[in-house]
This record gives sequence, structure tokens and C-alpha cells, in this order.
Amino acid sequence: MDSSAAAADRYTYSPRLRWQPEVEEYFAAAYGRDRFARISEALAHPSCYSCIRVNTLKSSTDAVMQKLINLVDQNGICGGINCLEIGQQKGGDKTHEGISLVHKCPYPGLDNVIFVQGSGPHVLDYESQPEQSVKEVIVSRKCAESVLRGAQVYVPGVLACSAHVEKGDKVAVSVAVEKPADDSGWTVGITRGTVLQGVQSDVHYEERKGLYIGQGITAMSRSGIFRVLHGVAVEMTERVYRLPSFNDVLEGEIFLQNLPSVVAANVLDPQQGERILDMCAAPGGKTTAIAILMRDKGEIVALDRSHNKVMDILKLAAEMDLNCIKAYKLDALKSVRKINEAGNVGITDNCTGATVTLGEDSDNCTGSSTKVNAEFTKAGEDSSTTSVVQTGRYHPNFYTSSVFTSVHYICSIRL
Ligand SMILES: C[S@@+](CC[C@H](N)C(=O)[O-])C[C@H]1O[C@@H](n2cnc3c(N)ncnc32)[C@H](O)[C@@H]1O
Repeated sequence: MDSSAAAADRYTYSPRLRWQPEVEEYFAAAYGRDRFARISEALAHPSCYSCIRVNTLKSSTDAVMQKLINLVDQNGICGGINCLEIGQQKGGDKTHEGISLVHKCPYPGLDNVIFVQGSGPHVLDYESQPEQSVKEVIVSRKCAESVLRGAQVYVPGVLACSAHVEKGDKVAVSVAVEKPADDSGWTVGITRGTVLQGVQSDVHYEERKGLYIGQGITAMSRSGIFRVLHGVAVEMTERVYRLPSFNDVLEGEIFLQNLPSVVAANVLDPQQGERILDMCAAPGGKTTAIAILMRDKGEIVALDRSHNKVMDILKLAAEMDLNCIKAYKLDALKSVRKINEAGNVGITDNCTGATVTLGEDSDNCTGSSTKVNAEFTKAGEDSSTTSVVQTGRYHPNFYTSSVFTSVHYICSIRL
């Protein structure tokens, strides 16, 4: 193979999804092998559109579309990537690759949703400087998913980098995907800080073939990337999928959210004045969707086990001007306990745990009553530092709705 053919083979994006054998067998039997192969193929690639939910308490779908059009006309919102053209397709010369369009969501009941069309996969030229060997960065899967949705590469997402990378270097960015580990779990098998050799003797050389998601310019040196805790490591200049970044765009008026998550909140059909429990809530996508459907009237108890993520929920709620969301740090796994024989509510001995007993009585046609007795740590307080911990008693009656969906961890209960 000559060097350009080898590069074309190597610097591509053609990921293959790996399943645990029993899972694969199950789905193959359910869908048929061919159909399941097509589903697996589709799941390995990012969506070609972004889905935006409008905060209809602050704006309207039409007004947001108009603002996006104006923003693009003024500055573009793609961070230097030629990918976004919003509104009507303007003239025949705009049909080249890279054009994106904005549409209202065509599905009934989702008129608060806007789609922004992206493009890809694109074939990129990674070897534009043939006299130099390609410098490389490997990022985590989570980081890669964000990059393919328009984000930059941030420091925590970088797992490995070539030697001698300086600020301003052009780098090829690939993704590390999990593979089966010895203990029957999954691992990426790369220690953070690994030096990439860029030669075939490099242990990670073969496994990143076909997993290149784009290229960019380093915003700091290799040593900086692994020394600092925050910041952009690589400014992406080319991506195999091009979608606009909505970072800092129309803050509080829009939320980027996958369509199934928007639908999950709609299916719950929350009403004004109700009380809803969202047990794995951060960053607050479904919580805020539910709050808006309730027109911010009622109460949503939003739980997350991570203190920082609880702060994210509160930040998002404040940005969106939503006052009905109360966020608490609580491990949902410790918040539900089966009823004991006597039908008593147990009390946990963990200061951040909650005890929930599912009772048999029901005074509501949609579900059974659920008594809750919990001690919780209020958002903004750190349960690991006893000097600042203040726990409060929490003892409402919960009424489960017929909807108890696990789509994207939503775990919402009508109280
Ligand atoms: C995929 S995110 C949830 C997304 C969220 N429902 C939304 O719509 O934006 C999963 C969240 O669940 C939280 N989480 C996972 N296990 C949890 C548990 N046992 N108790 C509380 N939160 C948990 C994680 O910290 C993470 O923030």
C-alpha cells in the first residue's frame, strides 16, 4: 500500500459498535441479523442534526429561529467551521456540502423543538504536511461525542498525545473506544498522559485506525495539557461531522437536548401545580422541560448524587428563570426501599440517604402512594465536610404516575 492509500485507510472515521455476545444474540434474534447490523452501524455514528428545545416561558419558537438566523448573519455560530446556514436555503449555489438548515420539528406536540441540520461524514486530509509525521491526540469517547456536536477538545477529555507537541501544532484527533477487559467489564486501556509514538510499534497504533474524528490546533503544549485542570486543549478546525456549537448562544432561551428526552417529559404530561420527583436529574434537561410544561407552577424535586452536578441543575434553572425546581444531593439508589412485612417506613442511617416505602393504598387513579422519609444534604453544602453539613428532614407523600420512564435516566414521580 502506498503512503496516501495507507493514510486514507488509517485516518478515517468508520467505528464499529461492539456488543456483549449475549446482548448481540438477543437483539439479533429480536430484529433479525441484517436489521440489527444496520441499527448497530447507525448507532456508531452521530446524528446529523442538533435538536434544540425552546424555553417557551422566555421566548417563542419563531422568535428563537429568527434570532438564530440573525446570529448567523452577523457572526456565524460555528466557531470558524463553515457549516451553518440557517433558515431558507438561499439560492442554488448554497447546496454544497457544509450547508445546514433549521427546521421546526414536524412531529405533533413538539412545536417547541427546532432541528438544525448538520453534515457528514466528511473525508478530511490529515497529511497536508507530508514532510512531517502527523501529531496526534486521543480523546475519551465522551469528549469525542461532544466534539462531533460542535464542541472543542477540553483538557479533561485528552487521554494521550504525541511527544513534543507545542501550542499551535496541528494534530489529528482520534477517539479511544472501550473494549472488553479481563474482568469481563469494559476499558479504554489507555493511561491518561500516554505518549503516542505515531509508528506501527506503538501499542495504540492499530486500535485508533478508523477512529479519527477531526483535526485541530493545540491551544497548549503537551505538558500543559496534562498539567492544568481546565481549558481548551485543541481548537478543532475540521470534523468528520459538522454541527454548530450552541455554547453561550441564547442562554436560558434554548437547551440542546436529544429528541427522546424532550418526548419523555411530554409523555409524563406534568400539570401546573403538581409535584414531580426527578431522581437522576443533572444537568437538568428533563427537569427544566417538565418545569416549562408546568409553566413553572408547582414543584420539581431534582436529585443527583453529585454535588457539582446539583449545582449545574441550579445554574440551568436560574438561567432559564425557573423557580419551581428544588435540587438536592441524594443517591437515588439509597432512596427506595421495599415495604417491610409490617408495612412500616424504614429510616436510613446514612445522612444523605432517603428511605421510600411503596405502599399498597392509593387515593389516586394513576398509581400507588409512596411515602418518603429522607434526610438529605441541601445543594451548596458538602456532605463530606461535617462543619458545613446541614441535613433537613424531608417527608412528603409521593404519588407515582403511570409514567415511570427510564429513558436517559429519567426517573420522575408525580408527588
Ligand atoms: C444521563 S444523566 C441524566 C440526564 C438528565 N435526566 C437530563 O435529562 O438532563 C445521569 C445523571 O444521573 C446521576 N446519577 C447516576 N446515578 C445516580 C444515583 N444513584 N443517584 C442519583 N443520581 C445519580 C449522574 O450523576 C448523572 O448526573
